[in-house]
Amino acid sequence: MTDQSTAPAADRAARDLHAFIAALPKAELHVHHVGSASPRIVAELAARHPDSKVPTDPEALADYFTFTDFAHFIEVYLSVVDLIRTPEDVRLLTYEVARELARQQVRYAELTVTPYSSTRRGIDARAFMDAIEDARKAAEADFGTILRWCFDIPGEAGLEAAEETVRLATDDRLRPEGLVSFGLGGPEIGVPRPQFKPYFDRAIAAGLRSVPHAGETTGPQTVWDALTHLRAERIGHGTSSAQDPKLLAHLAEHRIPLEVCPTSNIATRAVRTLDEHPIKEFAAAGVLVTVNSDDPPMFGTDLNNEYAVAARLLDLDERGVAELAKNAVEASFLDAAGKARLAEEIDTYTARWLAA
Ligand SMILES: O=C(O)c1cccc(C(=O)CC[C@H]2O[C@@H](n3cnc4c(=O)[nH]cnc43)[C@H](O)[C@@H]2O)c1
Ligand SMILES: [Zn+2]
Repeated sequence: MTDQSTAPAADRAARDLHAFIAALPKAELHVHHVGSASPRIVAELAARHPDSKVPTDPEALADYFTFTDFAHFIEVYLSVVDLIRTPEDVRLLTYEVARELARQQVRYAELTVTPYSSTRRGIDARAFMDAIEDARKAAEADFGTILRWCFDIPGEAGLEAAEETVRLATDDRLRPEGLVSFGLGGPEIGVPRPQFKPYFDRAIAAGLRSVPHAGETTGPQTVWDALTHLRAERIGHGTSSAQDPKLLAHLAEHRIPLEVCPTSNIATRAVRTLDEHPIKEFAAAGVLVTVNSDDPPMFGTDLNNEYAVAARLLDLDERGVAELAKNAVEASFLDAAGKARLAEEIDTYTARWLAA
């Protein structure tokens, strides 16, 4: 172990920044429900359903979660989806994901849930909604973390999936209280965004906010399509926006945030290395950048690590990291009072840290 007193100042500063990030109150805007299943949760679900091919040993699981490309990632992702077979599985996963978010001082999270994947595997829609809502309320009471839902269409599953997702999101008898937004996930290649316009129109008419993935694995035109056809209010990833200066200017001018997930982009090989990640270009263009974890255990990361990565790439100190955390509050779908409370908590924490 390195002696603290002789460690170079830069190492000490990095350690201090990590400690600052770990206890910083945060909001997470782009994190997937199934993609957040920790090795412990995967092991517990696999023990419930021993016919699954998902390994439970942590070392084998780390290998299993090494992806050759985005298509391979989705294949593995769906094998974990197959572990979630009962409303009790859904409740366990949701509650444990909230516990992990709380451990990282996440006060507010918009969790992307794909109800179609569960209902088509035979889970009753009413029981699914009850399970996530029960876990949401218990998590808020037990951990103090507020969860909200984004229901996303798994785009590759086509218009049948879109129809089912919008039905579940807008039927007054089913729609959960915690639902705030409507998304679109899965592969982008061969899945044009404009075809989903009627479904987003219905979700938006029902009061949901539009947050599709776009520009993760395809070019900037997909982001334009998400803005134009799906009326996106935030963009999931938006990585390829960096290739189009006009698009960057548009995102900056209209304060359309990007949900940036740096490690995810490396793990799925959408970007070659962290040093080549376009987060710097986004910030330089004045785009509202938020930092998120996407599918943290699958990508060997967590939100705290994503903040540390962003701090390094953007050369941020504690104040800069606090501003990044406040970007997520601003870009969130919290109400004005909730935003003010969380921003104030971040400011108070930062002032105390810097005064200590
Ligand atoms: O559930 C099914 O039966 C099914 C059938 C066909 C296709 C699909 C999907 O494509 C599911 C994709 C699933 O992936 C989630 N996800 C997680 N992380 C990401 C990401 O970084 N980029 C895009 N999608 C992601 C997404 O929520 C979808 O549910 C499913
Ligand atoms: Zn995602």
